[in-house]
Amino acid sequence: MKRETVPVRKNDQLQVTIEDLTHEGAGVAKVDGYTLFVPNTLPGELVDIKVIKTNKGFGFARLLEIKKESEHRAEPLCPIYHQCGGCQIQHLSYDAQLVSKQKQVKDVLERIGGLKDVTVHPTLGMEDPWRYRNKAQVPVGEEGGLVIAGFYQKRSHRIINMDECLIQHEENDQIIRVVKNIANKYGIRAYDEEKHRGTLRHVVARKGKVTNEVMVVLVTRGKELPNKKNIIEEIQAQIPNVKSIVQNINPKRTNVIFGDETNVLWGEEYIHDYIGDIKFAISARSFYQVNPEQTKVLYDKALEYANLTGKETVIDAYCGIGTISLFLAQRAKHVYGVEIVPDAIADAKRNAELNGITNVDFAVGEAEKIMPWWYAQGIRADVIVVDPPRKGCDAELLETILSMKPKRVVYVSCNPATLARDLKVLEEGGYVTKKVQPVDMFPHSSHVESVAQIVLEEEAGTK
Ligand SMILES: C[S@@+](CC[C@H](N)C(=O)[O-])C[C@H]1O[C@@H](n2cnc3c(N)ncnc32)[C@H](O)[C@@H]1O
Repeated sequence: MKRETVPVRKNDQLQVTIEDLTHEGAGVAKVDGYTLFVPNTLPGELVDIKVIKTNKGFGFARLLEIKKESEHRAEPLCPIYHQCGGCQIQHLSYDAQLVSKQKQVKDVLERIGGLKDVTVHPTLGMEDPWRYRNKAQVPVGEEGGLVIAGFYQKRSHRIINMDECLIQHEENDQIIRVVKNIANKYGIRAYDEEKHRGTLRHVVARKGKVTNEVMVVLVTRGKELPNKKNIIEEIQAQIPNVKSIVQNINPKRTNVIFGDETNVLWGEEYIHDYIGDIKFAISARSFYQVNPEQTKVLYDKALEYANLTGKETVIDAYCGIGTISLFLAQRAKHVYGVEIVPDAIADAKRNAELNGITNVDFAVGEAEKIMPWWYAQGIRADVIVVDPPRKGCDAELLETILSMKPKRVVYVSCNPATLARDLKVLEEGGYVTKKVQPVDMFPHSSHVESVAQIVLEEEAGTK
């Protein structure tokens, strides 16, 4: 039997050329066919590295010095980029990020899905790829007797104080600073996760970018919040557009941010925002897309790929709060949405009502169980839209699609690898993938979202 040998050892220093970028944003080098992952490097760069860990099939190395720099290397704008870990590819110019995401989707579709000829369009990016996030949630700690808030240092639970995050809306940064100052002024102690003592665990800030409404959530260990009245007055005075101040109580020893109990301290339970013409009510714990501008780009593309005339019955599987369903409902005869989280379906129904949209039905349950049940009830979809979590579609759900035989399937994916795996199943079942459009929902991170149009073989000649 052939023995696999690892050609490098821990602490070896060597010079390599970076050949590729992983989907997590690390450079890839090969030494005698052995793969080394080197963070903070870019394809084409000649670099000196030090090996820090070797496994059987691959290893990790640290960058020592760049000998020849990539023309696409950019100076990260964020001063804490290397400590934070929230962004992975700020050191790559934005144009090159978009090209790299397109290549990543194309490569994975070929490698995992065997889809050699499918058209993968250039990634749709943002004109201004900074300050795009509408929600911040930061842990609170103490340093030198003062309350701090920021992010966990990479691979640790040590909180690094942060004044601003350049992918975050400025106003959310402002809210975090204001709450820190108020906590220090009124002696509110930060939660200490080791001793399970103290009060303030997290601050969550949410902003409706179109409506300009703001929500401040204080996550505390217990019900008690000393100086509540002063805290409310100070937040109102310093954040004039605040519409909602909420306390969430999380008494558990856990990394999960929210507890089960949420109380409005002042103002409304919800703030509102729009994606396109559709209005959404957002509560402290509601899911809502963090980059609504690019969500509109993604869902417009999904709508274009659904190619609706107003006569179609559409199923939106994994529908969440019904964002895509409500988009589709404007152009379809009827939309059925299914989602596993009951609170999300409650939000979906509320949002349908808020917008006066009546041609939608939402069901709570596993899409792979509800869809065969709908099928048995005689419901036939002309178009099926799926937007599954990272693990992709359940096999049973793909089988139901193949039995229902919709004319078109629109697949919205946050993981090109599972997209490729599922497209292969659909292609083997008589469908053709016509086109795939990557959309950059999270600039400077390695995430890539795509939407694919898949049509029945006999429909493949049509739009
Ligand atoms: C990528 S999100 C889709 C978001 C949605 N398009 C929206 O705009 O809110 C995936 C959703 O699938 C849901 N989900 C996960 N497994 C599911 C299953 N087996 N059946 C139905 N929904 C599921 C998750 O709760 C999550 O809301």
